[in-house]
Amino acid sequence: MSRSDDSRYLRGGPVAQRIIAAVREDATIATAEGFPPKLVSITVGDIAAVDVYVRNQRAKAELAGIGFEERRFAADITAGELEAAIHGLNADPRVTGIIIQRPVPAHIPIKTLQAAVHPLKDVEGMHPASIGNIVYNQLDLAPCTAAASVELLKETGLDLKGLEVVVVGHSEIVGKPIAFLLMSEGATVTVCHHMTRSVAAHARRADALFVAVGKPRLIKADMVKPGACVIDIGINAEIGPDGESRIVGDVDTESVKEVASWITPVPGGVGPLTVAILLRNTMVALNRQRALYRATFGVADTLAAE
Ligand SMILES: NC(=O)C1=CN([C@@H]2O[C@H](COP(=O)(O)OP(=O)(O)OC[C@H]3O[C@@H](n4cnc5c(N)ncnc54)[C@H](OP(=O)(O)O)[C@@H]3O)[C@@H](O)[C@H]2O)C=CC1
Ligand SMILES: Nc1nc(=O)c2c([nH]1)NC[C@@H]1CN(c3ccc(C(=O)N[C@@H](CCC(=O)O)C(=O)O)cc3)C=[N+]21
Repeated sequence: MSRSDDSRYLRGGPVAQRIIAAVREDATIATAEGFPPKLVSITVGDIAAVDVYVRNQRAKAELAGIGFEERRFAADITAGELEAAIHGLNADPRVTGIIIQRPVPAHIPIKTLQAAVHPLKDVEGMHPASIGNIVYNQLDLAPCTAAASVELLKETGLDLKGLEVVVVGHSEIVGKPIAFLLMSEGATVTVCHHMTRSVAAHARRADALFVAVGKPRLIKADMVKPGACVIDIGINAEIGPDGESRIVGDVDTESVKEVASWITPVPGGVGPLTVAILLRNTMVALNRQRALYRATFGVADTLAAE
């Protein structure tokens, strides 16, 4: 069966298109009202998975009517210089969203950078004050990949209440937020990581299996429950049989799709939806900034009109 007509593939593209169309409407109105959204991406060094992401951010931001600028820094930049650059973006009213691409070189403390982004411009929800929201079930701006992964599970129509879900990988940007989002939806969540005694034993019990590790073909068919939904979040660059560079996930898709009822392809699964949700988050952040303007200056406007 060819990829395009295999209904087991849970594709991100159609959902992403719907979201981007809605974002475009919001962005057009905001721009007409004098609040043009503008996203700035900060990249430090050269990482293949980041390059793919930034390329797609630029393309989809343009489609959505959101300004986009990439600031690229050399891998030997100091943490202080980066923080200063972020403070500059915080203070610039033309910049309405900031995303720091991960990973950053080992000498840069990523948490310090994420905490330097003003929470109102934090379009990924990675500031400590923002990430706490998902613990409190406030889900309107969540880390993009986690939100994209959960949204694709919902596309299956499965009832998340009481669903047995296993998440493999517990990074703060993907695995942990997925677990919190799913708990908010009523799922029963098990989180595995490199110290888990048998990932396979847990994975085989899952009605829905999320994999975010960064290891090609980590999940094989014998680790998947028949009929399960498998969400493959990995984005790994490798050289294919034709000698060309290609992107593969963390799941051995060819074998797993014979066992699973749904599987997200890589490319074409979680990735495109992640980009769309980043743009949606950019509008959520912009609207919060507008609310602050209204709260601060709105009364004076009324007085001036009297
Ligand atoms: N599609 C998308 O939109 C996105 C894709 N990605 C991709 O997802 C993957 C994961 O990204 P990210 O979470 O940032 O990566 P990290 O490297 O930060 O985290 C990887 C996680 O996998 C765990 N792990 C490592 N080895 C094993 C193992 N053998 N069995 C079980 N768990 C293991 C690690 O556990 P421990 O910490 O205990 O070692 C860690 O929690 C990458 O391929 C990345 O490119 C990332 C973001 C967005
Ligand atoms: N702070 C931060 N947040 C992230 O979410 C983050 C990050 N850093 N660093 C890098 C990884 C990787 N990542 C991707 C997202 C989308 C695609 C994507 O659009 N993929 C498409 C296109 C593939 C292609 O064009 O070849 C697809 O899978 O179909 C890829 C990779 C986000 N990440």
